[in-house]
Amino acid sequence: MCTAATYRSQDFYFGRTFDYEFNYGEEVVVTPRNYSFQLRHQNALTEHYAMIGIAHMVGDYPLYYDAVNEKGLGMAGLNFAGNAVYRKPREGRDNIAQFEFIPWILGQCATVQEARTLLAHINLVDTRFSEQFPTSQLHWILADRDEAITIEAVGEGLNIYDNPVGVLTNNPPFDKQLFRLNDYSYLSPDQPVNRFSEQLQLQPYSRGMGAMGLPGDLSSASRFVRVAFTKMNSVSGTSESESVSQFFHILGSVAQTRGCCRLENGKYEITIYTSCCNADRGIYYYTTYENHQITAVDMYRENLDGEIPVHYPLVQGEHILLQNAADTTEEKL
Ligand SMILES: C[C@H](CCC(=O)NCCS(=O)(=O)O)[C@H]1CC[C@H]2[C@@H]3[C@H](O)C[C@@H]4C[C@H](O)CC[C@]4(C)[C@H]3C[C@H](O)[C@]12C
Repeated sequence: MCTAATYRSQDFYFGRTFDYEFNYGEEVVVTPRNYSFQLRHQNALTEHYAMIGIAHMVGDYPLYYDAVNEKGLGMAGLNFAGNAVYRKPREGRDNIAQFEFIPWILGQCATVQEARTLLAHINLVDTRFSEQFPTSQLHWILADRDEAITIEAVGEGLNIYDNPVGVLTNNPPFDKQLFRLNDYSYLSPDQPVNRFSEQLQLQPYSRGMGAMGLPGDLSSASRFVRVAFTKMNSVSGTSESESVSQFFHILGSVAQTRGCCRLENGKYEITIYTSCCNADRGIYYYTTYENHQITAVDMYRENLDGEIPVHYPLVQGEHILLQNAADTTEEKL
């Protein structure tokens, strides 16, 4: 399971949790404008917008899971198992393999509105990157500071939904996720008033009772409601540190702890990384399951006119500040 979300304070933020039972050795990758993205069915993308995100590198080719480009447009792929349907290449269309979709859009579009034009011509195809990798069954959230959409390639074609909550999880399809929010319209950050019966003296006996009924389980449908409620009611200061901190709290509401989601193979799904990218400033912040210290990579500290992606392995291991250490140098615990 994974969850993606957008957030706006002074700047625009875009991020996700990456929940899975194993990792592919993903890294933070900055792809500069002149890296030549070789495409299977189209001409290579040679000059494009620079982007930063998390990808699995195969040689110098970044297989992006999520990224933000230099124009502040963000895109993330999340599992859509059993529902994603990709087609065979077709004459007269832009035939884009699933693993090329993020660079295809982020390389060329500055806004969601511009992406809508490209999406009208696209045919997402099932061409595999290599024998080593299965074709991932994904759906995507695409967002800028003004709007978000969800893109789902299904049996009947490409569905593009307006995403007014700026949130995406996994199954079921997005229209059903959104509709289910109707069931929770009574939830509130305020204390409830007694509407049960005038004949009874009912009173809140704890803070937070306005959100009683907010689903707490780890299913993607429940995470959708939970993160939507958390995000839509979120209040933060506008500084960078307040916004980033708040964003990690929003996604923290759906974090997966090892042991709580056991799979048939006996493994556990956990939140491998959580990201928050300041889309306006090109700074990609992340934490990992075992490293709660926020680490950042700033796209603008790289040569964005270069030709080769620059990649940074995720920093792992907790960094604990021993507050009463004998001297000011960091003492490892
Ligand atoms: C498994 C990841 C999605 C995580 C997620 O949504 N988990 C929820 C699981 S579930 O619903 O609860 O079952 C997806 C997101 C991006 C995917 C990767 C990217 O699409 C890039 C390449 C694409 C290649 O085709 C396959 C390898 C791969 C490197 C993909 C592996 C895997 O499918 C990833 C890493």
